[in-house]
Formats: sequence, C-alpha cells, structure tokens
Amino acid sequence: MLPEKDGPSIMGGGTQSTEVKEDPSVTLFREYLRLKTVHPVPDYDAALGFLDRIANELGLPMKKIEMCPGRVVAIMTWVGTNPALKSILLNSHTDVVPVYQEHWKYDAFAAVKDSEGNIYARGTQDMKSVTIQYIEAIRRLKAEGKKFARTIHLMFVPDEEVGGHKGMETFVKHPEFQQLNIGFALDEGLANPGEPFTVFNGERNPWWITINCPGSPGHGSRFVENTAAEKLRKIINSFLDFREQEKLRLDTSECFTLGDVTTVNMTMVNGGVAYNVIPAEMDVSFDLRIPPTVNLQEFEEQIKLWCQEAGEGITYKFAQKHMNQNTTSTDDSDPWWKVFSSTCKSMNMTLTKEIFPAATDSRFIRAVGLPAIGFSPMNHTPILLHDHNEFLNEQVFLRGIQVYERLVPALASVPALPGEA
Ligand code: MET
Ligand SMILES: [Zn+2]
Ligand SMILES: [Zn+2]
Repeated sequence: MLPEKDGPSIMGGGTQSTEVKEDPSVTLFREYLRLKTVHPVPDYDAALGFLDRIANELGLPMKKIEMCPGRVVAIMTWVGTNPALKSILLNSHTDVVPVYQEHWKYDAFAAVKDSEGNIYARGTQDMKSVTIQYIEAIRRLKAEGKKFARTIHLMFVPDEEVGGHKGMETFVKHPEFQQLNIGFALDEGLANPGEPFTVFNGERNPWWITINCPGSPGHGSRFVENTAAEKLRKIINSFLDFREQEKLRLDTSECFTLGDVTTVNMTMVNGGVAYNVIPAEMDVSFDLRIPPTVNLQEFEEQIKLWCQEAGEGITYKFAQKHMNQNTTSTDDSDPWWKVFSSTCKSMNMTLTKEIFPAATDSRFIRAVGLPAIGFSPMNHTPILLHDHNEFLNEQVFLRGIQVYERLVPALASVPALPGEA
C-alpha cells in the first residue's frame, strides 16, 4: 500500500491501487451523455461518429439511412444463425430535450457522478442509458462467443422528442424498414421509484390541437359584440372543465394510472396586437393525451361540439393527431411476452404493466402491426425524464446491462413461430 494515498477516489484516472476504478460501461455512458444531441439543434453528427466507433469495436456493420437532410437512422446488425427468422429490434432515440441550466446542480452535459454514484445529465433516463445498455449487453454476449438464431438490430433514431416526423414515423414506411424483417421490438419505458420495473404495452394517443377563435374587432373602450376573447373563454372552459373531470377520475380511482385517463393541458395562447384594439382572432393550443380505450371519433365529435357551443366561425387544426390504438399482447399465450416476462421473473424482477402516459416511437412500430414493449430497466429511481437534475445511479445502470444480457438472448432464441421459415 502506498502511504500517500489512503482514501478511495471516485474519479479514477490515477494509478494507485486503492482507487475505485470506474466500470468501462459507465465511462462510455458518461461519454455519450456529454454529446449535445439536444434540441432545438441536436449535434447528430457527434452521435453518429460515436456510434460508428462502437460498431467498429463490436465488429458489426452499421447502415445509415437519411430520412431527410441531417436526419439519419443508424442500424447495427448482428445476423442470426437462422436469418430467415424474424428479427429482434432494440430501438433508442439519440436526441434529448432542452434544459433550464440554472435549475441544475451541475452542468447538464458534464455527466458528473456524485459520491453516491448518481450520474447527472440530460438523457440519463431518457434514453441514453438504454442505448448504452443495449450496446454493452451485445458487447459482452459477443465477447462470450454467443450466437443466436434470430438477427438482432440496434436502431438509433433522431427526432423522437419533436414528434418523430423526420425519424421513426417516416422510417417505418421505408423499404429498408421492411427489410429488417422485425418480429418484436423493445423501446423506452420509464423509471420506477419502487422495487418493480414498469413495462408498457401501449400508449396514449397524442393530439396537439390549435383552436382559432375569430371575432369582431373594434376600439378597446367599447362593448363590442361577438369578440374573439368571449369565444376563447368558452373554449378554455370546456377543455379545462373536462380536465378537472379526468383528474378527479384519476384521483378517486384505486387502480388507474396516468395512462388510463385523458390529460388536457393548455400550452399556448396567441392573439392581439395592442392594448386598445379588440383582436380579430385569438388562438389557443392544447396538448391532449388520450388512452387507447377512448373512442377517438366520438372524442373529436365532442371537440366539434365545444367549438360550436363557443360561437360562430371557430375552427381547429391538429399539429399531431395519432389515430392508431394498437396495443401489444401481454397474454401468457403470446410467445414474445411469455419469454420477456418469464426471463424477468427468473431474475427475480417484478413487473408492473401500464399504458405509457406520454408518447414514444413505439407508437409507430405498433401502428405497422408489430409488437413493441416499452421498457427502461430503472427501478429504485425517481421519474425525472424532461425534468431538472435528471440522474441515474451507476449501479442501477449496470444492473440494466445484466438484464439485457439475459433478455436479448432469450428473445433472439424464440423458436420459429407459425408462419416463420
Ligand atoms: N416523447 C415526447 C412526448 O411524449 C414527444 C413525442 S411527440 C407527441 O412528449
Ligand atoms: Zn424518450
Ligand atoms: Zn422524452
């Protein structure tokens, strides 16, 4: 023992035998977190350069398909021993949402690890952890000389956080997607503060709507009839009254989670030119998230009625209107679910099944008829995606790699299903 060094250091990098050496998987995770793939101008080139290097290390080919300028989907492929079988997709998005740096304890792109092993950075939960966990699980399985019947694709997509239009939404319709011959997909889920892991077999439908209220303009000193603001008030009341009802339904139910009710949030208001000019129009926008059990046609009729009741000439348009309500089977008779759930069980993991309250690229995968499970292996972790001080503990992160080391072989070894080669 060297006398000048008596306490463990958390940072590594020295040569003293007493230092706690960081697991290389954690070091790689922290490196990836430092890439600024953050909206509104994500550095996707940095992510692609990083992934090129990884593909090289893993000895896997990586295909790049440009959806539109600057928006590339990258796919690493580990071909199975029976490539005619349907493949397993391990999907992750490379982009992250912006931060309010002034509310963070540390630089949100420094990936600082504190003395408890908590790693702070945007993307630690959503979803750079999962990307590196897939990669590290594959690295270990390859190093052990393993081979599996089914082909495994690791897919890295841009623009999930802005709706997926130039990412997964377009890519699922591309011939290259067809050629992947996917049988089952894994994508992101959410952390769970308790012992269980949450899995998601469906999602609420995101509807982003803007309602335009036209009205009679005039001098700000008068009682003008038929103003935009009066209509706007009625619209806001209808939507927010419905919000109250849904909130009550969630608060008074024993078994509902957020994914089981409709959320309504007024997110933007626009209109007006001056204090003393009654505006000719006013706009209000809402973020609606609708569970798969709701009849979407009837719900749109309700919106139409609210618009009619609020006055003359009101129109609406959607910036996002996802209509597909496919969910993935979690029946014991389903071969994919059976393997997924029994593998988790064999590791003494408890699963709780929910409808994803927000939206992920899984909705596009399910919409083309493929089964997808949303799962990010993070238990004993507060849900901090899109929040200040997003973090993940390194031990939870490392355990997640072990989880994929078991899950991926199990899924890639599901025997030929009826109709498969
Ligand atoms: N993942 C993001 C969200 O749920 C963007 C998806 S587009 C509705 O808000
Ligand atoms: Zn995400
Ligand atoms: Zn997100």
